[in-house]
Amino acid sequence: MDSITVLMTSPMSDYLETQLRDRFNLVKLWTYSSKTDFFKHNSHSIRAVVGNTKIGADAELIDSLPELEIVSSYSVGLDKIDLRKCQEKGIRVTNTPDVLTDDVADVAMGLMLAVTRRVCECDRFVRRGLWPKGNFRLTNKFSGMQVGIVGLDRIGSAIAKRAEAFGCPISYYSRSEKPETNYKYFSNIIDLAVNCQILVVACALTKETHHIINREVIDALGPEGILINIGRGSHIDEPELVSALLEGRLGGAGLDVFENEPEVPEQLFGLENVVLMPHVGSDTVETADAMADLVIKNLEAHFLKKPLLTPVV
Ligand SMILES: O=CC(=O)O
Repeated sequence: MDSITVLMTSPMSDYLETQLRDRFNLVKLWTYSSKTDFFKHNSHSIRAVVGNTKIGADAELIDSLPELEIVSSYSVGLDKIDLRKCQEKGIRVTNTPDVLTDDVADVAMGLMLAVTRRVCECDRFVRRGLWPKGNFRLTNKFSGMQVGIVGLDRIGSAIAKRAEAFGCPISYYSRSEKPETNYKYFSNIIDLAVNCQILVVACALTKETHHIINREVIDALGPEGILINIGRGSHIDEPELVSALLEGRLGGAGLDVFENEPEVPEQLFGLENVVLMPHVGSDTVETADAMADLVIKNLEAHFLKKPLLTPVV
């Protein structure tokens, strides 16, 4: 397959890069000095794009690659891909579901525990040599807290399962009720926020879920409530979140994702009730390799005219 040109849009994993280079003619977008330079040399040869959560395949990229047949995303999220355009042009799209579910759900649990039990603040307390001067103050019990989940698909369900093991009553909001679970369903996200202590955002980012966490939801969660986001930054109206935290209208937050990554609002840096992570939910060695393998297998299946493993379009 080394006559097939595949574009990687940004650095992802060394393993993926090596695997792609071994099989295809690999072109790396970030090695070009400008878009013009890149398009001048590659527009008519690229048949596949491997994108990720930073750079996927937007309308401009798709329209500039007339030979494009498939976008194989190194992510489960599809928000950086113009799916409608792919559909219109008959371009196939795949992603990496399932293999990263456990890791992302684990991070959600880590954030819940870190915020309620102040794990990062405790760490700073010890490192700063404050312990000999007095004990750390009491924190809040996580086990048994009411956990509300926004989006009960693969990742949301994995979070629910884990939180259940901590004795947490689970409720959720999603487009439709899931009759296969016993969790309490709310058809309105405000009602969910009013009725839980920790609200976890675990849905896909779409036009409908953009800023699904707005001022009203934050205020419904309230000054004792905790917001966890392992979805996408744009699920939350970030300036509203920052002012709620600064004004004490929200109890705390655990965030793995931000609206303008890698930029994080500096006002959050001084808040001890906030735990910040650099969008690493699925970033383990094991899962990175599994995601890379899935990207490669989808590309190979496509070019061998076999069924795709994880088709989206
Ligand atoms: O955020 C991670 C992903 O979409 O895979």
